[in-house]
Amino acid sequence: MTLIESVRLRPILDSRGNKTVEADIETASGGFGRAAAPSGASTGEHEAVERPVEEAIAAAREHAIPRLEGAAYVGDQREIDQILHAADGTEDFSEIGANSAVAISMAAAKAAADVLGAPLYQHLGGAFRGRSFPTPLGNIIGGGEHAAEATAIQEFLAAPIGAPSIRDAVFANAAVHQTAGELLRDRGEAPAKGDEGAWAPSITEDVAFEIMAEATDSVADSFGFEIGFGLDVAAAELYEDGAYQYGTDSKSTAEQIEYVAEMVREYDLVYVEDPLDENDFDGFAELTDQVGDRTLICGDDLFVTNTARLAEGIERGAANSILIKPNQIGTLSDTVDAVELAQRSGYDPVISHRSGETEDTTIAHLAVATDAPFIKTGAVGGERTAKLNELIRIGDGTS
Ligand SMILES: O=C(O)[C@@H](CO)OP(=O)(O)O
Ligand SMILES: [Mg+2]
Repeated sequence: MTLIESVRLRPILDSRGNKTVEADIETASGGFGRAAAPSGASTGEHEAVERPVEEAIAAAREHAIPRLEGAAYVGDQREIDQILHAADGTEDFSEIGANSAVAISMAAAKAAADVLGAPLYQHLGGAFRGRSFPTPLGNIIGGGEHAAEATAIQEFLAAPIGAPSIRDAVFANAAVHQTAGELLRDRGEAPAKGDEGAWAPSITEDVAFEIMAEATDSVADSFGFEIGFGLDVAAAELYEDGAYQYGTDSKSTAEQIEYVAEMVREYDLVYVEDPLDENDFDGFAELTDQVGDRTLICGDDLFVTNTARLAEGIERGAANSILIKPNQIGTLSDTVDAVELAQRSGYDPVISHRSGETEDTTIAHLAVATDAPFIKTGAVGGERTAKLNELIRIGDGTS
C-alpha cells in the first residue's frame, strides 16, 4: 500500500528569498506527501550539513532516489530514514545534504499519513495523541544574525504559559507583538522587522527587556492569563576571542553567566536558549546549577538535535531543555530519538522553526505528536502563521 512510486525534488523559495529543497512523494496506492526544508542563519557548527540547493538535489537524485522508488515503504519511517543515511554514507549528510534528506524524510511521513487518511500528528504520535498542545514561544523583538543594527540578543520571546487553549496562546503572542510595536513607535523607533517577523529596532538589551515586560504585562491583563517571556541569546554568535560581545561592551564567561542569571531573577524569565557558547558545556552546567530550578535552560547550537551531544549534556548537567530542529540532524527518526532521550532524562523538548522557513507545517504536527511542552515558531508572518494556524486547526479537530 505504501510503496513509494516516485520522489520528486525541486528548488522553491524560502521566506528570506533563498532557494530551498521541496520533496513530493507519491505512493503506489495514490498517497501523496509534500515537505520543504527550512534553513538557519545562526547555525550551530555541529549541525548536519545543508548543501547548496542544486547540489543537494542532484546528489539525492543520484544516490537516494533510486533506493527509494519502487523499493521502500513510507509507512516504515525508520526504514526510509536508514535508506537516506545509507545513500548519503557520511556522518553529517554532507553528500546528499541535510536539506534534501529532511525534505524527503518529512514528505514520506506525510505520504504515509495520507495513505492512512490520518492527520500527520496522529500518524507520528499514535491514536492517543492530539489532546495536549505546546505553548508557543513568539519572537517579539530581536537582532543577532536575524537583523542588522538591532539587539545583540537574537530573540526576546513571549511565552503565554497561562493560556487556556492553543488558540488563546497564539492570539496572545500576536497581541504582544502589536503592543511591543506600539511601545517602540512611542519611543520613536522605526518599526523594521527581522527575518522571523520580530521587531528589530536599534535599542539596547535593557530597553528590550523593559518593553517585553510592559507588553507581556499589558496583554496578560487584557487576556486574563499569565504571559511570561524568555530569550534566545544565540551566544555562539556573540562569542569572539574568549568573550561575549554586546556592541562595544564585552563580557567574560563568568560575567555572561552572572548577567543571564540576574535577568532570569529580575524578569522571572521562563526560558533561556543558548546563553553560552555552543561548546561551553561547563558554562551551561554552571548557569543551570544557579537558575535551572526556576527557568528552562535550553541547548540549541549546543545540542543540534543530536543524541550524542544531548547525552553528553545530560551527563554533565548542562541544561534542562533541548531545542529540536529536524533539519539540524536530517531525518524525522533522528529527531524523534532526540525528543525521546530528552523526555526520558527530564529535559523539556522545544520543537522549533528556522529563521528561513516555508509554508510547511510539519513541526506543528511533530510538537503535538510528541507532547512537547513548547514550540518556537514566531508570532507573525505567513511562514510563521502557517504553523500557528495549523496548531489552531489541530486544536479544533479539523486539520
Ligand atoms: O537560533 C534559532 O533558534 C533559530 C530559530 O529561531 O535561528 P536560525 O534558524 O537562524 O538558527
Ligand atoms: Mg537558537
